[in-house]
Amino acid sequence: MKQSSFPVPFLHSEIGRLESVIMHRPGPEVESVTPDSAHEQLYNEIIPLQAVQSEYSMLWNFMNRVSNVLEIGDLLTEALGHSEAKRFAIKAVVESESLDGSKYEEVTERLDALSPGELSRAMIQGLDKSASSFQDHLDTRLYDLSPLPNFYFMRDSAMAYRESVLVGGMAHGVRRNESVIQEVVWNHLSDPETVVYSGLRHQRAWPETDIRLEGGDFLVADSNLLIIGISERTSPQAIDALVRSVMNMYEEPLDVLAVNLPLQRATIHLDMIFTYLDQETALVYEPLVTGPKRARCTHGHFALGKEPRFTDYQGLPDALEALGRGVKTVKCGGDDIHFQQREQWFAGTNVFAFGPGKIVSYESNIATIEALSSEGYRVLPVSADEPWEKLADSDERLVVTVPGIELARGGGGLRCMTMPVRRTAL
Ligand SMILES: NC(=[NH2+])NCCC[C@H](N)C(=O)O
Repeated sequence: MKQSSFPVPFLHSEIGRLESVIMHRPGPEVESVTPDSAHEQLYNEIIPLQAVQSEYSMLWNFMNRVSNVLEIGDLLTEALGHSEAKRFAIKAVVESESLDGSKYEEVTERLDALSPGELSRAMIQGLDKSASSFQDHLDTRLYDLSPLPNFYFMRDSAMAYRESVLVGGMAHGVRRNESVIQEVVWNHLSDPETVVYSGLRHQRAWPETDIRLEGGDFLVADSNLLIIGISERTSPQAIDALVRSVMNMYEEPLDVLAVNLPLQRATIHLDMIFTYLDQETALVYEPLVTGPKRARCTHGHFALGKEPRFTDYQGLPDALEALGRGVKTVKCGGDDIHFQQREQWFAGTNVFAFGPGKIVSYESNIATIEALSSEGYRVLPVSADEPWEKLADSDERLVVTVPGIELARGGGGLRCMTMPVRRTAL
């Protein structure tokens, strides 16, 4: 059922003026991470909740000034008010836990007894283990339903594209239920045809096939040009399936540039080495984008009723050039390789554009901010008392800097934390 307050996706670029964005305030789920589990839970380090929340609220308040921000937990609560959504959600999340027979029943019943708001919280923050038997009591698991500490990286589990949404197929089990939540929200709050592709559904239908797709690898250069990372998180099979769905839906030619990322922690997603600042300029991690060891890129051209055509390029900039979409690059970390490496690790490339030439960046990536400033960007700390609404609509190039030492320890940056749903056409 369509709700009037729920935004209809409209996204034809990475940089159009932001109208609506979905985000998630980090909550107690962050505290489920321990030194021993951090690696498996995809964190670089454990993070203190209060510190991360105070950093995050600076970002949230700013985003709220320049756009309409929606909290996914609230959307989930609203969706779970539909009994069909509740049934699907409980079944899907409990299935991800691999519980044995009686435990499965028990957890299902516990979740079923919750109100939509409580269930929404349990799906994000986890549900403590009940200890009603010897087996439970002695089990070292802490939760009957695992929390989602990576959910504040809202980018990865769903992607808006044109008038549609693509639900991610998460590469790691610890993030699987994030895409369950997206599926519940989009299927119950938006028009039924909005979800054009669901990685989650593919994964459930073909558990043996390697179908992984995360939003950090998905860039919308324009309506008919996608740039997608093939990475630790996204597989070629998923890209093929996505292309088929998009072609079916829009019946227009489509160009896809697939960038082959090295399978390493620092470059889990494409947006850790390449993000758009405006239509002609990109912020890049030089060694992997323009340097001698640049990531290879394959251009796939798809047209209805024709065989696809594939062309290989040495790197993404060459492929963009060949398409008449060449970009000028600004270097994350400036000219010094040492700072390039340090700031790339600190998600320096991972900035978020809230309009053309208007970005949000972590304040600690000083060399990157300097590089932007020499490109004519005015640097403004988020704490400044500025008329943000007006500035967002001005022609000025801006970099708004936010504190993020703790946020970054979760393994991502500003682009990772935002899921834009509507941007104005360029
Ligand atoms: N779009 C991104 N780069 N997201 C970063 C996600 C970080 C998260 N801890 C993970 O490893 O999955």
